[in-house]
Amino acid sequence: MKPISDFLRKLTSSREWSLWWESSNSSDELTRVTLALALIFLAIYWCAWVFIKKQGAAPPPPGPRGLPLLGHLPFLDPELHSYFADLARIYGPILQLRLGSKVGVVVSSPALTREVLKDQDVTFANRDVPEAALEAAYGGSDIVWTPYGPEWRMLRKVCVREMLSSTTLDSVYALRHREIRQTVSHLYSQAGLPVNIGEQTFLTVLNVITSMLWGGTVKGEERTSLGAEFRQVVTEMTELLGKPNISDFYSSLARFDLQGIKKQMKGLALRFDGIFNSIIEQRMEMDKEGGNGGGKDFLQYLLKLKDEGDSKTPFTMTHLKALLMDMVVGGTDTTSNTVEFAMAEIMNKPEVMKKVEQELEAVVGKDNMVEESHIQKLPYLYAVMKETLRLHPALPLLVPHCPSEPCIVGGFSIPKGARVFVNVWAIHRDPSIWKNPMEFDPERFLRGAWDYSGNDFSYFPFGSGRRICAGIAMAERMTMFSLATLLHSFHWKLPEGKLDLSEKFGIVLKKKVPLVAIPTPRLSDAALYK
Ligand code: HEM
Repeated sequence: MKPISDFLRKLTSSREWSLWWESSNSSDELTRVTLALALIFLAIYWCAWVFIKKQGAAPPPPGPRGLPLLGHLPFLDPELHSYFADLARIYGPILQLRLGSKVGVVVSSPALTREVLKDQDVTFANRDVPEAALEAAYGGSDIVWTPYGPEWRMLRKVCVREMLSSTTLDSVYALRHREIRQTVSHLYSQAGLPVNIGEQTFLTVLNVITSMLWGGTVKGEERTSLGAEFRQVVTEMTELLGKPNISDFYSSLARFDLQGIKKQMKGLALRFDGIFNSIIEQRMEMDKEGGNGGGKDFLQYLLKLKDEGDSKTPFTMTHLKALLMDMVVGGTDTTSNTVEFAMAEIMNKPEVMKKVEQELEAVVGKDNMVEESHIQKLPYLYAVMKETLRLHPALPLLVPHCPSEPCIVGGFSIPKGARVFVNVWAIHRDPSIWKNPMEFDPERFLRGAWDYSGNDFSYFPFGSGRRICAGIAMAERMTMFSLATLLHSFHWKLPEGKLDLSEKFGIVLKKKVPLVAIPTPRLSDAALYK
C-alpha cells in the first residue's frame, strides 16, 4: 500500500502537474472544460456503480436452512397458512424457504405487503403457475394464471366489465332471487332435519353463476345433475391446487409427475371440458336456428366476442373455456365456504345471532322475504361478513405472486421467479394490529373503518393491486344475500356436540368439519317459503 500512497502524494503536490494545468489553462480553455466534465462523469459513474453493487449485494431474507437438495420441503406442514405464521414469529415479516430448486418467500406484515402489492405491483403482478393449474386451466390461459400483459388485460376486461360489473349484476338479479328462493323452499322441506350448509350454499352459488354463464342454454333436469357433478369436480380441483407438488419444485422432474397430480387434474379438466363442449354446441345450434333459446347469457356474448374480437389480442375458444372455468372454480367454493364459516361463527355466539335476527326483523320484517335491496340497510350483518373474512379469508395466502425481475423488498433481495406467498391470514390475526384478534367480534367493523377495496394492507381478504379479486361485487352480493336469507327464514341449531371451527388449508380455505345444522322455519306464513 505504501508505494501507492507515496505516488498519490507526489502526484497531487508535484510541480509538474500544476505547471501542466496552468499551461493548459492559459493555452487551451476547451481541454480544461473537457477534463472537468470527464471527471464529473467519472464520479457519477462511480457512484452509480457503487449503488448497483450495493443493491445486488442485498442479502436474501432470513429463513430456516433446510436440507441439501430438498431444502425445506420435508418440513412443510400441510396447514401452510398457520405454519408460515409460526415461521414468521421466528424469522420476521419476510422470510425465505428453499423448496427444492425453487425459492419461496413469505410476507406477513402490512408494510411489506404494501411494497409487494402496491409499490412494486407491476413486477409482482405475475404468477408462478403450478403444473396442476396448467392442466386445469387450458395451459394457464385464464385470468388467474395468465402472466401480466395484454392477454391478461383483455381477459380481465371481459370479465370485470362485462360479466361481474355492478350494472351487469343488477341486470341479472332475477337469477339470484330465483336460486335463493329455491334454496329456501328446499330447506323448508328439510325442516327439523340436519342440513349440510356448505353443500347447500355451494349449489345455490353454482346455480347463480352457471345461470349467468349459460342460463338460457341448459335447463331442467340437466341443470340439476350438472350441479352435483360440478361440486365434486371443483372440490377435487381446489384440493389438488393446494397440494405441494414435487413437479413444481424440480422442473426437471415435472415430466415424471411423481405424485400423479397432473394426471388426476387432467381427468378432472377433461370432465369440465366435456361439459363445456356440450353446452357450447347447444348454444351454437340455438344461434344457428335463429332463436336465443329463451334468454341472453354470457356464453352468447363470449361466442360473439370470439368471432368478432380484436385481431391484435384475439379471444379464442381456449380463452372462452378457460374463463368459464375461472367463474365456476373461482366463484363457488370461495363464496360458499365464507357463508359456511360465517354461519358457524354466528351459531357459536348466541349474542351475535340475536343481533343479526333483530336487525333482520327491523329491516325486513317477519311477513316479508329478504330482497337484495335490503342488504344496504344491514350494517351489522355486513360487519359479520367482514369479520368472517378477517378470521377466515377464503384465500389465506392469496394466489401466490411471482416477480418478473430480481427486486428488493424490505431491504432483502428477491430473485426473479420466486413464489411469493402473502400471508393475509396471519396479518388478519396480528395482535399488533387487531385487539383480541382471535375473538369473533363483528362490532370492530362498526367501530373501525376497514374496507376491503385493497387500499388497506391490514385488511385485504380480496387481495390488492392489479391482481385483486375480479369478483368482489359478485362475492359481496351472494354472501350477504345468502346469509340474510338463511338467518331470516330459519332458526338454526346444532344437532349435537360442540361446534368445530377449525380450518383446513387449501388454495381455498375450508372448514375441517362441515357445518351441519337443523333449520326451523321462523316466518309465520308458510306461503313465504314456496
Ligand atoms: C368471498 C369470496 C371471494 C374471495 C374472498 C375472493 C378472494 C380472492 C383473492 C384473495 C384473489 C387473489 C388476489 C391476488 O392474487 O392477489 C382472487 C382472485 C380472483 N378471484 Fe376472487 N374471491 C372471491 C370470490 C370470487 C368470485 C365470486 C369470483 C367470480 C365469479 C372471483 C373471481 C376471481 C378471479 C377471476 C381472480 C383472479 C384475478 C387475477 O388474477 O387477475 N372471486 N379472489
